[in-house]
Amino acid sequence: MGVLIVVEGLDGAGKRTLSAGLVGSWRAAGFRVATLAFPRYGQSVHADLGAEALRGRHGDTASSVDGMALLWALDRRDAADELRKLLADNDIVLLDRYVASNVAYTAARKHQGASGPAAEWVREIEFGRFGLPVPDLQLLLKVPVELAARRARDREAADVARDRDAYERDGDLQTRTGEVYDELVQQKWMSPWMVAGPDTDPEQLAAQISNQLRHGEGVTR
Ligand SMILES: Nc1ncnc2c1ncn2[C@@H]1O[C@H](COP(=O)(O)OP(=O)(O)O)[C@@H](O)[C@H]1O
Ligand SMILES: Cc1cn([C@H]2C[C@H](O)[C@@H](COP(=O)(O)OP(=O)(O)O)O2)c(=O)[nH]c1=O
Repeated sequence: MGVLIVVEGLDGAGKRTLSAGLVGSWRAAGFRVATLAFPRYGQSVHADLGAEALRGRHGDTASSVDGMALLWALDRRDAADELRKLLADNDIVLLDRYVASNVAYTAARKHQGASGPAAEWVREIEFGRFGLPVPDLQLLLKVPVELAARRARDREAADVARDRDAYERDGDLQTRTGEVYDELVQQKWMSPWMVAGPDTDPEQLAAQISNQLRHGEGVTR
């Protein structure tokens, strides 16, 4: 049974870049690694509807905080069997965003914290009702909001497929989302957490995590 590791953070933090670095380092070290990124655009109708809503389509869908959270949650529900199979067949399964993203953005949109009713609702729907696997380790890629926003803007300029959506254009939402993430780390929400900074070397971090896993630290299962 593999370990489930999640990379979390603001839009533009560098999650995709760091995830690719971690996966490359672990594979070079001989681990069997699988990876998934949520939302699963192009594979999940729920994810695609959510992305389209954040770009002004589907009426007032985007204005419903809970409706949006359900779309992202349903994407993960549909991926649950695949996720369990990946865990059975690999040493490490790395996820770029997972349930904590839904907690952080949903609570932040409602001006609540990580212990508020929205956070509890997302936890109950996704881990309780949908039975999604619980992460063994969550990694917060913590970068200043201004740097994440600059990276998201630069990426938009370089890659037409990654234009900024309504959440990414809302700086106050990103600030509040970062605050909820900090609370999730403090609470050790659902698993142990690690915090990585903007200049993290993926190779060093990969070695640190695999050493910890080898020694049974940071693993709840
Ligand atoms: N450590 C880094 N140093 C400099 N630029 C980075 C770094 N990590 C990511 N970037 C750049 O920042 C932008 C956003 O990174 P990305 O990995 O797509 O973020 P996310 O997946 O968190 O939204 C991309 O253009 C990427 O090339
Ligand atoms: C996965 C997920 C993302 N989100 C938010 C984070 C982002 O602002 C937005 C879209 O996800 P994101 O990872 O930013 O996709 P993109 O590749 O388009 O940058 O949805 C949630 O609110 N809940 C979730 O469960």
